[in-house]
Amino acid sequence: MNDNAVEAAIAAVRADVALLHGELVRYGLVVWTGGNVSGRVPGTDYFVIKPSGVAYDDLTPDNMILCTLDGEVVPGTPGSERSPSSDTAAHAYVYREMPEVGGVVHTHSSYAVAWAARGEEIPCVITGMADEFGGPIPVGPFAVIGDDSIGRGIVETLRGHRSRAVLMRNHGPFTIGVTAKDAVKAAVMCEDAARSVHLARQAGEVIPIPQEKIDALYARYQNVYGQQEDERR
Ligand SMILES: O=C(CO)[C@@H](O)[C@H](O)COP(=O)(O)O
Repeated sequence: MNDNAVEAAIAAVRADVALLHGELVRYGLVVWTGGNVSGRVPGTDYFVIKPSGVAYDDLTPDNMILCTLDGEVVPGTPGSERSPSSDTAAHAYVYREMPEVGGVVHTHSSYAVAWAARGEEIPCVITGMADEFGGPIPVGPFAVIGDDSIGRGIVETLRGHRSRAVLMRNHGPFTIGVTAKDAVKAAVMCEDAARSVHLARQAGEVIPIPQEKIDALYARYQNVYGQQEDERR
């Protein structure tokens, strides 16, 4: 891509990622400054992520932070005077290891965090999970924040897995998507599933869905549901 095209692509992802942070608030997936969204800049070795610890109300395209796939801030770019998200190394690791991933999201949404605190995967007992995740939502290993440990846990759990969400043990959900919006959708649907299955289990035994039905539901939802122009994985 020529320089103008790269600049335009970066500006588009900055605007998209800044706007998508508002969706985490709208769906009640974060409190205070918890959580983060990033988006890969297509056709480049860059991604955009939020600044660490900045209030959601104050996030704008210009204070998003442009990073290399090594997780380094690109100096002299808008927002580069601030520190990037605490999870930048994790997001960068996912982008390096999973080239099909265009967006990464992390939240502390309550019901998903409760499953993560127990280190228990969410069983696929509702058709909405079969549609969206094609099976259970798995648990990833306990990993401390700050280096690529969390990223390694995300990749080792989700590589080859249908789910776009992973519950990092004792921490919370991380999701991936073909775009940042797709990853935000996975975070919204992960919390919805975590809540519904939690409530069901409180009232009694949940009923597994036969694998062939899960497969059929997943295939229909991924390939038929919605409009033909919708993003497809
Ligand atoms: O999980 C943690 C802290 O334990 C972080 O992911 C926060 O939830 C968001 O941190 P920033 O993106 O604002 O640095």
